[in-house]
Formats: sequence, structure tokens, C-alpha cells
Amino acid sequence: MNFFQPGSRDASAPTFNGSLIVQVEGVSRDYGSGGRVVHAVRDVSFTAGKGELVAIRGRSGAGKTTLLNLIGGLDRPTSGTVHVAGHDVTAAGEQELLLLRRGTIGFVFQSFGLIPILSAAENVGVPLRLAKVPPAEREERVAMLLEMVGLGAHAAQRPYELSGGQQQRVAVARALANDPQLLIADEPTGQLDSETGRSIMDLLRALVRARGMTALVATHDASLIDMADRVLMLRDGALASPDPALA
Ligand SMILES: Nc1ncnc2c1ncn2[C@@H]1O[C@H](COP(=O)(O)OP(=O)(O)OP(=O)(O)O)[C@@H](O)[C@H]1O
Repeated sequence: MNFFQPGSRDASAPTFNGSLIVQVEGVSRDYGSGGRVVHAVRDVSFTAGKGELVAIRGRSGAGKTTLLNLIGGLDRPTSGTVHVAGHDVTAAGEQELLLLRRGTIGFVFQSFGLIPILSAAENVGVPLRLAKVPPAEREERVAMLLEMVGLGAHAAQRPYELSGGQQQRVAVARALANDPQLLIADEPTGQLDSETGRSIMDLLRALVRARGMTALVATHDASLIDMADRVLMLRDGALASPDPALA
């Protein structure tokens, strides 16, 4: 499979309105109860199309992580609905969520989240093992994924033998292993210096373009947002201005 070629994924996979990959409708998430309720996300609605890179900005505590977790099925909203590639994430049972997180949605976190005792290649291979991809195909795809993120020569190194930027590249390769339709990245450059951070954003930008993938990237780094097709600003859990795509 050529990961730079759009259209290589399973043609039977459901799509939502053709090119609408993310649809968030009236989503709220409260934490706590009684007098100590935190309204982490308030009545957020937006859509993201196939091939779009949408940046989600906002200060610390604005609700970026909470919103991404709701879209990725890592958390459930208090109200509202989320669809990803035609799947109602908010109505999905645990088994369907597991499949969504393994196949349809890829995640990249600020902290990289690599398994320390595994090599770069083994880390990238983890989602392929879970998807029961046969060993020969797995090996081929891992090699291609590492090549794609510029780490073909570092396959055997463990995370502690790699720089922060290289570790995040491994994490990006791992997130793309099962050819997701949506990539969710929560502060992917948060632990990197500005130049390395920019190279990671460049990489995400190039992958989104080349593969027609959709990406939601939370960042409070203003210098990175010029890479986005669209910017959503969160303030105290609410969108600062309505999504023009819904107007
Ligand atoms: N599990 C939780 N229980 C209670 N409150 C929470 C929980 N998770 C988040 N919050 C609160 O929800 C609000 C939004 O937090 P969130 O982590 O989504 O913000 P953020 O924009 O991602 O911030 P940062 O940029 O610092 O990561 C904050 O007030 C936070 O304290």
C-alpha cells in the first residue's frame, strides 16, 4: 500500500456526506457536579472535510484536550453528538470505539507515548500487530512508514536513543500505521523547540496534503497556525466565533 496515494483505503468504509470526516454538533462536557461543575467544553459545533488541517487554538484550560478526547472517543460528551467518517462516536459501544481508535482515527500526543523497551520499528508495528497484519506485510509497511517520516535509518533505535523530534516522528508514523481517515494531534510540538516543532507541523501538513487525510491539531503556539487550512479558537470551552463552514 502506498501511503502517499489517497484512495488506497478500504472502499467499503463508510463516509459521511461524501467528504465530511468530522461533524461535531452542540457538544458540551461538564466535569464534577453540584456547585463545582466545570464546563470544559460548551456547545461546540464544527465540521472538518476530507484533506483539511484544522488547528484548534486556545489558552491553557480552554478545553482543547477535552474536545479532542470527545472527538476521538476517549471521553463521552454530557450532550451533543460527534460523527467521524460516518460513525456516531457518541453512540458507539466499547467494541466499536476500539475499532475506530485502531483503524479510523490516529492519535499523536504531546508526550509521544512510545513504548521505551521497543525499537522505533517495533513501536510503529504495534497497531499493525493489533490489526493482525501478517508479519511480512507488517515489516514492509513499518519500513515504508519510517521512511515516510524520514527515519528509515533509525529503525532499530529505542526511544531514549532518539531526539524529541525523532520520537515524535515515530509517533506520527505509528498513528498512520492503519491508514486512518482522521489524525488527532494534541499539542504535538509542545515538548519540542520551535524549529523542531515546525518540522513536525511541516510533516503533518505534507501528509494531510498527500494522503487526503483530515487532521485536527490542538496548539497554543501561534507561530504554527499558518500551516492550518482553518483555525478554531476556543475560549472557556466555547468557540470564539462560529465555524463559517456551518454558516
Ligand atoms: N477530568 C477532569 N476533571 C475535572 N476537570 C477537568 C478534567 N479534565 C479537564 N478539566 C478541566 O476542564 C477545563 C479544560 O481542560 P483541557 O485540558 O481540555 O484544556 P486545554 O485547553 O487542553 O489546556 P492545556 O493547553 O493546558 O492542555 C480545565 O478547566 C480543566 O481544569
